[in-house]
Amino acid sequence: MREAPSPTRVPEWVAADRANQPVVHCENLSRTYGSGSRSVVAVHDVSATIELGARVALTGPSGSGKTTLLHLFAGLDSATGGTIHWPALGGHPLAEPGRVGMVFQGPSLLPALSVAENVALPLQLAGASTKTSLPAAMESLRLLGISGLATSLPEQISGGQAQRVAIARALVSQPRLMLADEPTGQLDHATAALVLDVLLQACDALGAALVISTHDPVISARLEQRWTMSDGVLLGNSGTFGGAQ
Ligand SMILES: Nc1ncnc2c1ncn2[C@@H]1O[C@H](COP(=O)(O)OP(=O)(O)OP(=O)(O)O)[C@@H](O)[C@H]1O
Repeated sequence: MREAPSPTRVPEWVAADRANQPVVHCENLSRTYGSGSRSVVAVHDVSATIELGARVALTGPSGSGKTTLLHLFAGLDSATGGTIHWPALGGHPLAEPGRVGMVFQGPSLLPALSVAENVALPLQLAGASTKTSLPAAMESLRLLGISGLATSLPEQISGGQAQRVAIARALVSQPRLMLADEPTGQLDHATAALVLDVLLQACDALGAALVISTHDPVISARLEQRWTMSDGVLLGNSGTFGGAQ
């Protein structure tokens, strides 16, 4: 029988931090790969603000720039044009490690580490001890309904389970900006709905912004804002995408 996800506890610092602060703000953001005649403009002239509490679905055809934009929002990639900053994160994600949670497209677990160790990793990289990071990892696995996988190695679990572990890892440090690149692409409809429930519930409790890239209309219909990318351009009026708090 499927293990039911448990309700998220609201951390104490959240209540004081619920204002509609911009978590990421960019102006005329661009990312071009390569140079000269072989260059590819993956993101072109994107201006937008995402506030704490926002719920955004990022849609668009394959190759339209969704992954590139998410990586720019995460601070994992550098823009080749325009500006980006993270007002609610001390200016840049690295100023407060762990305040951005990222679920990558495709497998991203370290094969030599157990599921629980993979989930604890972001906390340990930010300086937490095993004594505090492993219980937090277990709590995060419990939220996703997969605490029974804690001691498994990535090679022993299914692709869908691995995706849920990746989501548990992204939630473990209680991010204020949660970015998920097609997090439900490998999941059946029931599991996809459950995973989205957990993401929404966790981001509600954390007061975090959530941006999900998805090709699934059922997923995007459940988010308040829908952005569409086409050839690197964010269609419609760029602007503020905030949470209703
Ligand atoms: N590292 C890279 N080097 C060169 N070109 C790249 C690189 N990463 C992405 N691109 C190109 O940038 C464009 C946007 O790619 P991106 O992965 O952001 O699109 P996407 O909308 O996320 O696609 P998908 O839905 O298939 O994941 C594509 O033309 C892609 O080939």
